[in-house]
Amino acid sequence: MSSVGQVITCKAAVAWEVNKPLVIEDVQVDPPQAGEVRIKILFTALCHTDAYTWSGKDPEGLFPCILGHEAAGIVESVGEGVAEVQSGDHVIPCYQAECKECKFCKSGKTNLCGKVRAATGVGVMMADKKSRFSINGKPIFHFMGTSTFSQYTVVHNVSVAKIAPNAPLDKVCLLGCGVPTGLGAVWNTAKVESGSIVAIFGLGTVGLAVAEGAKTAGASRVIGIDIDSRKFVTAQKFGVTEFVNPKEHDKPIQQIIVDMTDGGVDYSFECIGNVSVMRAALECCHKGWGTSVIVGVAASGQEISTRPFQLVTGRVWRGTAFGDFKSRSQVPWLVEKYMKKEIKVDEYITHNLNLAEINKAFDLMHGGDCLRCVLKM
Ligand SMILES: NC(=O)C1=CN([C@@H]2O[C@H](COP(=O)(O)OP(=O)(O)OC[C@H]3O[C@@H](n4cnc5c(N)ncnc54)[C@H](O)[C@@H]3O)[C@@H](O)[C@H]2O)C=CC1
Ligand SMILES: N[C@@H](CCC(=O)N[C@@H](CSC=O)C(=O)NCC(=O)O)C(=O)O
Ligand SMILES: [Zn+2]
Ligand SMILES: [Zn+2]
Repeated sequence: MSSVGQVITCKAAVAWEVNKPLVIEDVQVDPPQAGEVRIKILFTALCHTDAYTWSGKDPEGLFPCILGHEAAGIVESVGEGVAEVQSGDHVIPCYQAECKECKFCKSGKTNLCGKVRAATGVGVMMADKKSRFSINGKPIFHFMGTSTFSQYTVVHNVSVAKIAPNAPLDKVCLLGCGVPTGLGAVWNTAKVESGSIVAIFGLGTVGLAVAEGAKTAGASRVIGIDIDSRKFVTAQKFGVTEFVNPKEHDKPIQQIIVDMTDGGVDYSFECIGNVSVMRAALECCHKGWGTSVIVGVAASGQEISTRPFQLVTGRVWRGTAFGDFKSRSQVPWLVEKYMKKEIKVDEYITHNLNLAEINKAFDLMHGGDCLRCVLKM
């Protein structure tokens, strides 16, 4: 029997409370309303931002909720007026929407979209400001407009990228967040030129994708900085040419990098979410032109600081969301690049588990040996 127009009951990992283990529950998923798409999620990866919200540090965190935002699946059904995708299409849900109509989308200056952000920030859908998830009548909040830790999810039509049907969903799910963020931070946000010296703080998936982006942009030196020296072995495969562990030095890390580079780097990237490191990343940039890009997400209440003189003397401080990629337009292009072997994806996948093992997957993520763990739904 067709599920179109019906409530679907399926398995989902529910975050009932801050930091309490996720619970696999039978969740009711309502049919999509006008402008909405219901997706059968086949594979989802875990991103550190899921752990960040689960930890209670996200000012937008709401509980109970269904986390997850790096996934791939197949459209099960669409609501009234949805023309962008249809049942059977292979898709990647996009936490950063792209409506192509709002002030942001039309500005040509940003990949941020204003169409549904107010609703996704408070865990509901735009149409009626309600959730499509419930357990025996109790609503469960959405997360980042994606909620991919569920076998079925409902997203806005402006938050879904249609991709090539032959792309392996167990791999390209990673193109929903971490890998594009790192590549785009280099290609779109910083626009690193050939010959540049680059410093990357934090060599997790995002930092390694920055390294890959820097290598393809022709950077002459890519300096990786991490407090875990084991990271260097893997990082070399992604383009890191030199490694520094701040724990092995007495001087501030910015001074070490400035001394190594005749005055500082051309570009630096903070891929941790630590506001002290953000300062170091800015201050290791070359006077006159060095640009530092904040990629990491810092906890609620945290603030960045530096002497204004750092900016007066020409350093530039910037940030990036999803690597400044326009999601619906450019995620399919990234999938094509992966299919042509022009960008890495498989190399970031260190573990594969099932949805039922999601708590183990989070433990692995905190362990240091894991880049991305892909869950089969
Ligand atoms: N702006 C955006 O659009 C996005 C931001 N993010 C954020 O990017 C950050 C990185 O994500 P992942 O790579 O998945 O995280 P990760 O936890 O895998 O990597 C962080 C790395 O930083 C290292 N590290 C920790 N403290 C350090 C310190 N004080 N100095 C040097 N290295 C240190 C760790 O050893 C680890 O290798 C997170 O904050 C995440 O929330 C993730 C995706 C998109
Ligand atoms: N709710 C969080 C927002 C944290 C944040 O900056 N998120 C990134 C994506 S992180 C992905 O893994 C982002 O793109 N932000 C732009 C946006 O529109 O949310 C908080 O308030 O800290
Ligand atoms: Zn993410
Ligand atoms: Zn828009």
